[in-house]
Amino acid sequence: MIPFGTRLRRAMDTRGPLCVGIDPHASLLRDWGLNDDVAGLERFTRTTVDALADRVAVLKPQSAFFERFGSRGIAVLEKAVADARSAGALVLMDAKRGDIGSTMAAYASAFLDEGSPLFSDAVTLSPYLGFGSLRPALDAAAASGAGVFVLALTSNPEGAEVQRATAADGRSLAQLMLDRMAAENEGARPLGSVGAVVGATLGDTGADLAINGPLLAPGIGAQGATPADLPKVFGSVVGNVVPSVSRGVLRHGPDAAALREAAERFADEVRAAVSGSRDRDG
Ligand SMILES: O=c1ccn([C@@H]2O[C@H](COP(=O)(O)O)[C@@H](O)[C@H]2O)c(=O)[nH]1
Repeated sequence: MIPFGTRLRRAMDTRGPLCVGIDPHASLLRDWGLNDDVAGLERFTRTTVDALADRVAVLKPQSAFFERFGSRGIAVLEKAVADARSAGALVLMDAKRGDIGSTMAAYASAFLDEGSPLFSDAVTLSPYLGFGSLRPALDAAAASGAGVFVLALTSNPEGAEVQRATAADGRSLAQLMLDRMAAENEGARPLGSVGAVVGATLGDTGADLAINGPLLAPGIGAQGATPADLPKVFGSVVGNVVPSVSRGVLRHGPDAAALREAAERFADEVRAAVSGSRDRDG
């Protein structure tokens, strides 16, 4: 079993680091000429997976947009996960789960047990019930070769009031979480399987992001960040960044070629930003 961090590094090296989010907003369904119903959801999701799963490193379905259709929406999500994985993309389930440990074990079983219909290569988690409450998910991920991405500094402006608050020892809560992630990833090569979520919208965070794990950077496109912002946010660890775009790509659908071109444009901009910062830093 190859750990998620190793598989992700390989995918980033061969396909480029871009993650495209599958976020079937009602407004996007309408723009694509689809109804805001399960048939529209199914068509939107299938088109996106067919267009992109054979080329981008990571596809990130946003669970909320599927959950809103109940069990039939979840069935669409299950098929998307299976189809995307069999076309070679890593699937990051954006579910942002976090709960007391005993309930966390059930979430871990849903997303990180290989036998589960929603088994994904990785899942997003919220650590704000305490990093330790994530232990069942960390253990389940390690057992199945999957990964987790833990919220640290989110792309939305409201996140700061919690994440920048000062813990008892003087660190910010976000830094406390990042340090716990670094401890989980200690010694892992080439990359640990415990990633952090750090918004591309944030500018210089002042945080130590050297967690020896991947850094998911949402906020590019519709939220206003661009690939050119990445070096400022991530500095010397920009090579571990998985930049994530949802609406910025999806608004070009439903034409598959246009979706691919949009993803390719973002990928080119990311390459230029990352290699430019390497040239500058030597
Ligand atoms: O800090 C975070 C964490 C997660 N997200 C999610 O990423 C996408 C962003 O969509 P865009 O259309 O590219 O704005 C969405 O699913 C969010 O829930 C985030 O934006 N920020």
